[in-house]
Amino acid sequence: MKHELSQLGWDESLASAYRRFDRSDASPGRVLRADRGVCTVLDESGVTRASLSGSVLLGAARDPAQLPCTGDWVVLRHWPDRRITAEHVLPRRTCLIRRTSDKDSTGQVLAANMDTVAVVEPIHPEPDDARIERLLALAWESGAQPLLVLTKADTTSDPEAIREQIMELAPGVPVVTVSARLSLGVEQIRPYAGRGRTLALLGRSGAGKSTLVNALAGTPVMPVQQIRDADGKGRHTTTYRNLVLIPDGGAILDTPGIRGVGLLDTAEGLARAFADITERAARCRFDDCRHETEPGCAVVAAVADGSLPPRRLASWRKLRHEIEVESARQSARLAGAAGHRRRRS
Ligand SMILES: Nc1nc2c(ncn2[C@@H]2O[C@H](COP(=O)(O)OP(=O)(O)OP(=O)(O)O)[C@@H](O)[C@H]2O)c(=O)[nH]1
Ligand SMILES: [Zn+2]
Repeated sequence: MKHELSQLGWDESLASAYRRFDRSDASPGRVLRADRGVCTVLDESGVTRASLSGSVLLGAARDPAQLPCTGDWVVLRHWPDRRITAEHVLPRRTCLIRRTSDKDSTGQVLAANMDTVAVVEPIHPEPDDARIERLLALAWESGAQPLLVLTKADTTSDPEAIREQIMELAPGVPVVTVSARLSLGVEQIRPYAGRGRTLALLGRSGAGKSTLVNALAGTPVMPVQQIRDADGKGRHTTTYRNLVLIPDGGAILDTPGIRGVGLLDTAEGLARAFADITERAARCRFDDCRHETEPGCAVVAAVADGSLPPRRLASWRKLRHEIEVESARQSARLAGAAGHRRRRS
């Protein structure tokens, strides 16, 4: 079976990044699923399983973010004994990183090279404003274009009214309502997973992500694939893939890992997710205004004159606090590591 990688977003710039690794026993492919030490990769000749090369493992030992993850473009090497290894990860354009509270972890890359990150939130039970705001900040932080999808629109009599309220939480982000059950609105999402494009879904368990994937992909999501095993014998499996190909379209990335809520650790995503506050902050008297009790604060003034909902400022403060705590913890960790090295030398 011949696969067209361009359907998955392979383009001139990826081809030029690949060129320096190109050789007769190499091929480019996209990671459909990454497991410990092995990844499932689609290349032009189909789906294969590749183990990680020594240099990939070495790089990952220094920085876990270098491990291949779902959505990565990798360089495969086909060995004479039919082994296949993933030798390099091509530079990522966008990525979602999970910061864990784990002491030594610098963050794990959960998904890469998505064009759009959709925050998926059900209309019923009532959408959780704080979760939407946090996930949108993570979506902005990834570098991809955010989208907000309100699911289960059939469970309420006036989804449009809810959409309008929620739009306030998502400045600059398209907000769509869908009902997979009634097949309403699903077509608005299709272009985001059109040819060459990758859409990632971010949302809590039960938000309706799988239902949406099935609605877009039709069933079966992917035909049973021939897996070329390490021993070279073909074998049929239907392993669950995290990157799902859309017939006549691109791909949807729905990995269990990115479903949960991660920690924010940079101010960049926050600033973009709260563009309504960022814009006003530019007019505060002090550059480093915290929008608390400073004189000449344009943000507090906007709350006072009713043009900014007070809960937006409250959510912004809460998330900023989280980022400050996290970055203080990271600097303490770095300082600790440096001290440790000094003692050893
Ligand atoms: N009424 C209604 N129910 C829906 C709709 N979409 C999904 N559901 C239901 O919501 C429940 C959760 O949907 P899933 O698609 O499994 O949610 P998920 O986000 O994939 O959840 P996890 O797999 O746990 O992450 C299921 O019982 C679905 O049938 C919808 O449009 N309308
Ligand atoms: Zn201010």
